[in-house]
Amino acid sequence: MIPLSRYLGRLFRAEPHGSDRLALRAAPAVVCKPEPALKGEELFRSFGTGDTRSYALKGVSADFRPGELNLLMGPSGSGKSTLLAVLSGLLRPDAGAVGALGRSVWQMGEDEMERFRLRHCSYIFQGYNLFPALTAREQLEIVLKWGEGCSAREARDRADRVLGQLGLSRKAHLRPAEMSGGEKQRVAIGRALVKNPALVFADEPTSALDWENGQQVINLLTETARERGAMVLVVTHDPRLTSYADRVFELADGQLESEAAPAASGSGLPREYEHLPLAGHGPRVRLYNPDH
Ligand SMILES: Nc1ncnc2c1ncn2[C@@H]1O[C@H](COP(=O)(O)OP(=O)(O)OP(=O)(O)O)[C@@H](O)[C@H]1O
Repeated sequence: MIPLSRYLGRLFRAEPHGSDRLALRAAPAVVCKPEPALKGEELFRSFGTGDTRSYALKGVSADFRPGELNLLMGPSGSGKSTLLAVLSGLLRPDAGAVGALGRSVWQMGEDEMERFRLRHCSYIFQGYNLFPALTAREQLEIVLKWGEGCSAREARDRADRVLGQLGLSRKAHLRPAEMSGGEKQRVAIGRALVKNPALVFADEPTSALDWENGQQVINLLTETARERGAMVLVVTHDPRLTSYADRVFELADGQLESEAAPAASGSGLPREYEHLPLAGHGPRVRLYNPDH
């Protein structure tokens, strides 16, 4: 962030006019693109060994900016969940680098990584992953008490505020077994967003929901990006979500659709990938929604 005084100083440069007077002259406007909040560089990941080895990521590079909702789409098995896991610090790549909020994710030690994830990242998965014994309110409170050391009072206030925003105030006392699928997903999202994360990762967050509930979820994720400035990355098969997105990235067979072959882009290919045909095709970002 440039301090305001320096920014204004750049915009209006004082310069001598005549011998003893100063005049303000407007400098040419500078349009600043925000730095990426998340950056993947030449990411490779495979599973298994020998004949059963499958290559899930074959040199993927992409930048994701703060304040934007990004979708990651592509056919089943194209590597979407693997890419999300590698970018979010959950799965170590075979090769390549991930930068997040100016830090090099895969060079952190385990404890440092844990703290980084706790402080800055939130995850939303298909299966909700709620604690069966806790009420909706307690699912959110626990994140604040254990993650941020909030007092019981503050945790309750913040949990109730978020449950209210999710339309769940009257369900705060219910346990997961007593909630519908849509309610459980909204609680899971509330739990992810209550700590104001800078990076939000969601894997198929609407797949188990009808469109009414799905819309609520995508609206919340959109608000999280646009109003709170978070980088939100969502893996989805649902084409209805594209109209909400700032950018849509398409994966096909472990490569982003525009990806130049890593070998062609000049960086060394990991040896175990040398035999693969890694040709890029098409534009990388298939859709950019300029209205947002
Ligand atoms: N834990 C694993 N063990 C072995 N192979 C895996 C594992 N996870 C993913 N793969 C393989 O990696 C490839 C990419 O899988 P991934 O789950 O990332 O794809 P996807 O695009 O998210 O698929 P879907 O849309 O069906 O969820 C697939 O061929 C898959 O079989």
